[in-house]
Amino acid sequence: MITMDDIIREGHPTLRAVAKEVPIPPVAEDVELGKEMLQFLKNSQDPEKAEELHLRGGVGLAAPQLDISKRIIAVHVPSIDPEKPESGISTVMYNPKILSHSVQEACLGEGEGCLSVDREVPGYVVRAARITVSYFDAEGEKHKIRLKNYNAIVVQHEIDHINGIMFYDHIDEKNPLKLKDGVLVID
Ligand SMILES: Cc1nc(NNC(=O)[C@H](CC2CCCC2)CN(O)CO)c(F)c(N2CCN3CCOC[C@@H]3C2)n1
Ligand code: NI
Repeated sequence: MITMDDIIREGHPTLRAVAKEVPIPPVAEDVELGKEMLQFLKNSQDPEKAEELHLRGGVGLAAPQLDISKRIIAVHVPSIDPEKPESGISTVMYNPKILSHSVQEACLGEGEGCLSVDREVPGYVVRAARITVSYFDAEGEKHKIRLKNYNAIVVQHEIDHINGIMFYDHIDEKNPLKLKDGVLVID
């Protein structure tokens, strides 16, 4: 079972490496890893389990954060609107790839954090508001999905990790809270 002890922290070189593609269909080891990554996220969002296992809350996780330099990410974003259960996303993506993205940009109003970063880094992380992502699932099936707003932000944060990019790389140091016109602020 994955716990915080398995998550490497900033300064560890694996967080800055470009991760390798995995064979498709994913081998048993990579399927198991994906399941454990998704379970970690679910545990981290369960008050009892998070408390018991001392987990920080997470909606996404990338294999490099476990010192595994493979292009595997997991996302577990609960739907904010109970009427629209499909508005959440819960899946493991193998070799995810952003095929296209909107010109329109967006950011989380509260900025971003990272389970591999043990400090607050204030500032807006401006990303594409909508993305089209292709990925393979645990069975090796290819998917092509369009994501927007919160789901799009989370997946971009995770895909950044498999490319060695940290969220604060996107923050304007001179003026972290500067917002260009037209950037959608997501709360
Ligand atoms: C936005 C948010 N970021 C949380 N943490 N950071 C993370 O997930 C990092 C990845 C996210 C940082 C910004 C975009 C992606 C982890 N990362 O570093 C992976 O690369 C949260 F925990 C969280 N939520 C809201 C939903 N809530 C449902 C109930 O349970 C608690 C949960 C808390 N929202
Ligand atoms: Ni992160």
